[in-house]
Amino acid sequence: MKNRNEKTCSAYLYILKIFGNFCTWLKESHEASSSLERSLFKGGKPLAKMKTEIKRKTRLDGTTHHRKPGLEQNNVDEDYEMSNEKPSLLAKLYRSYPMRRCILTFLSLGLGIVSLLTIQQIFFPSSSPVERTKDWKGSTTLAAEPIVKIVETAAATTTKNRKNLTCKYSKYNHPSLIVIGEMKCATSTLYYALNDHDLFPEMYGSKGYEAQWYTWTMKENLNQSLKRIRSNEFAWPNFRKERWSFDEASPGEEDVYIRQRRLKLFEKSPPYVLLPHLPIYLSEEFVPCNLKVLLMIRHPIRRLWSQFWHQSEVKNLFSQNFQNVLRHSQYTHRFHKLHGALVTSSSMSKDQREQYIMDQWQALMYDDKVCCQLGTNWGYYGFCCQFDILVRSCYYPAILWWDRHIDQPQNHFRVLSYEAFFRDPALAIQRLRCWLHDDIDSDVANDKEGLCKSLVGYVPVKTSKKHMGATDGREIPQDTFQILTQMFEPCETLLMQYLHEHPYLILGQQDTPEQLWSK
Ligand SMILES: Nc1ncnc2c1ncn2[C@@H]1O[C@H](COP(=O)(O)OS(=O)(=O)O)[C@@H](OP(=O)(O)O)[C@H]1O
Repeated sequence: MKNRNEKTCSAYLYILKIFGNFCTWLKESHEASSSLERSLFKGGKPLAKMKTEIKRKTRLDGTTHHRKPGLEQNNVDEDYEMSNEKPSLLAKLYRSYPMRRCILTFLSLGLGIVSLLTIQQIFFPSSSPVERTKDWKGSTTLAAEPIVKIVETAAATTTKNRKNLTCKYSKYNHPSLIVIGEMKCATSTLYYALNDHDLFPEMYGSKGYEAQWYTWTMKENLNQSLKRIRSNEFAWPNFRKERWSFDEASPGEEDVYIRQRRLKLFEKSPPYVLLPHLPIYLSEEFVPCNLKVLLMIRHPIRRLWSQFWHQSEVKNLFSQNFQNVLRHSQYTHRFHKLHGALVTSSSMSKDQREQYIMDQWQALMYDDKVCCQLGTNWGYYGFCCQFDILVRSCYYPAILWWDRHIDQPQNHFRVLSYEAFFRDPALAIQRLRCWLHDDIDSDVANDKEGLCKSLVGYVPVKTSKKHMGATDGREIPQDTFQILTQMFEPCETLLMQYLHEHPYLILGQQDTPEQLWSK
């Protein structure tokens, strides 16, 4: 049995053989036609010899021979017969249809180019935009998708225009905070806390508890979405109209209502963290509009355990048990790619390593072809880690990406752990209030200091919705926990290291990175 490469090689050789035969055939017909041409116009003999013969004939006859047209042709045929050269079919064609000459030349050129390209394919295999190795275990790299190029181009354009920006929208008609994730890290509880006007007098959440405005931009395909994004279809005013409702405001008066009450609009949508283009798209808004981004995280294994139950029982996505799901190639494949990238990068310099990890993460986020059936079935495109319980628990690349793409992240980006939130909810809310209100204008009546003062006795309400407590008290088996801990080690080490280097990221800044997961 020939393998695929052998088959491809024999196909190429066959094409080359055909091309060789064609060249020989062309050469022969050219020679035949040249001799025919000589016969036609010079009687198959040198011109001087022909002239001498004519002169000789004239002398013998004593007359000047005026030939009629066509007579030469007869002589030529005679001469041709004498030279024993028979015109080939091609030569005849050639004589009757000179256009054929051009067609044949073009054909041979075309065939030549095709052959050259195939030779190049054999000896210098192309670097196609998407290259994947079959053996994922050995592979640590994932080549960038063309989609990534689009995002980079978008980034280059926005960065160019980023200087001296002013907020395109009314300050009060512009969301002040987006909670970008992560799934199963108590983001819903945080949403309800933020929307509690006793805790956050100005904050005003989007209707429903997840706006998902940018998630749905991914529905058709990323290219299409980016076009729509660039055409401003997803701009804040449209977003506000679609996802915020104000019962007390009369129709058409919403803007005035928001401005008068100095409302700070916010929303939470956990899939946003998986959209690498989002901070790039929002890049003109972080500083001028004081847009803030909050990411909630949780102990990686407890988070993925919760997501497993969420997807098994709430979404009915898994019919298998936890171990089988972990073994399922759809998840291990991705995770190994990410894990491989983290391990490989350890030998690189800091800058190189960070760039490499961001490239790999970005490619993974847009790689909808490797193992993204679930995502695509659900109508997502180019956003394929939505149901990936493992990859979503490796926070380091995502934090690195967002931190690097948010303007002035010291002011506009924070991370809050689930554990820190529940360890001391009042303290977490106080820190959040203080951070969110650090831009309050001097003429605003709100008491900034008061908002930053300690808040006693706040207890987060646990909502009754099933998906908000999917594990339902079930504990992860100890041996599985240990295996997973080992798997997540490189990611965790890099995360801790990064948080040490960028202490502003931890909300409140008083906690050390090691305290993130302590209950
Ligand atoms: N008040 C309170 N106390 C303790 N635990 C709480 C609380 N509120 C939410 N949770 C837990 O947070 C998990 C749900 O997170 P999310 O709201 O982010 O889920 S979702 O992504 O919106 O589906 C989910 O975790 P699991 O129970 O492990 O599944 C919830 O139980």
